[in-house]
Amino acid sequence: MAEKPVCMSTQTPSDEDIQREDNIRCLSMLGHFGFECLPHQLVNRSVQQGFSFNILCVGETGLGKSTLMDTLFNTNLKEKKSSHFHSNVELKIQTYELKENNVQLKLTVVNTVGYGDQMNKEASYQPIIGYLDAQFEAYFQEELKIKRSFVDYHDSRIHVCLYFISPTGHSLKALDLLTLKNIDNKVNIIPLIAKADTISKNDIQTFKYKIMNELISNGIQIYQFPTDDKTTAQVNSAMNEHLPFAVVGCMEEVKVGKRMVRGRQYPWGVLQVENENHCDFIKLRDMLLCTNTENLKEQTHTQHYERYRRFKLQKIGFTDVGPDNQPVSFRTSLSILKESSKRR
Ligand SMILES: Nc1nc2c(ncn2[C@@H]2O[C@H](COP(=O)(O)OP(=O)(O)OP(=O)(O)O)[C@@H](O)[C@H]2O)c(=O)[nH]1
Repeated sequence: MAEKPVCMSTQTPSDEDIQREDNIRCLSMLGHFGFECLPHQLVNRSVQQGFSFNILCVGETGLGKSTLMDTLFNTNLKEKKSSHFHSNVELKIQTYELKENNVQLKLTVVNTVGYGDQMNKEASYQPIIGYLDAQFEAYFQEELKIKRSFVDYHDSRIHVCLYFISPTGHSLKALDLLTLKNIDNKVNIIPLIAKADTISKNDIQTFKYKIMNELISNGIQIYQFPTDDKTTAQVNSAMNEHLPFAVVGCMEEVKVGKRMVRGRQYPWGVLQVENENHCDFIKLRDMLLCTNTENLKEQTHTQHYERYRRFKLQKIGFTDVGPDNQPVSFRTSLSILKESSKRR
């Protein structure tokens, strides 16, 4: 390994030290400590263990949810046609083991079947909330066990909700607003304009603008691509401006010039799915699978699950502070809890 001059410092620098930065002696390392290999250990372990990612697709019947999933993962995930003769929304959960080069991905796709087919709007969004909470609850119960087994635990918490908006060109429907309002504190939402090939380019821009205004005026929080990491800040902040993504799904290949491309053939030409001038499919795929997968998982754990866990523990009666507003230990919290349940 090459010897590099390093600035040796064992303490956190004070202001004075920083001022005297020019005077710090640079020493040449004779050997190497080896900790520069730490990232490789993480990479190797992650590749060996494989990755997992859970996607929830919410959208009215026939908006192209399954086709988009197939297009995203370039595989035929769809198994059999869903029946739509249900009085309630059903959730179809399918888990796939995918492999690209050496990387294994355990992908779970949860699809809403019959969403929007009900007269009663509550019947459309309640099963979605129920599912999201049930996955948090399963993880919470595992956490509470004395003997936990997170190594082989299948974490089914949803990392992202792709919300398919009907390409009306007008505005969001009442059901869209109602559902989004009820799930935005439980899951990361990425809104998509479905079947974007059915609206003109100009109309899409106006529609995107209207949707974003409606989301803001209704106080709905959608997932923002993070801009605090300088390696991805620029691309992520540009992508935030493109939301909601206008997507087109298609597995068929058509001939354009001398190349075969995935696209939809129309009498007036071909809409190419993987052409950024035609739709936002590439943007969605890059943001979801190349740039922000880990951030989506992290947000799920640190924000959405954390909120659920706090609510659950408070409901049971646990507290972090005593009656005098001072921090208390777990043991004290437990005795406060016992005392209050005795009094009841
Ligand atoms: N024009 C156009 N048609 C699409 C697009 N995506 C899918 N379709 C077509 O729309 C129809 C329904 O697509 P699906 O992917 O089955 O829709 P879905 O939302 O999964 O349907 P359900 O699971 O039954 O709710 C099929 O005929 C697709 O070929 C698209 O982006 N544009």
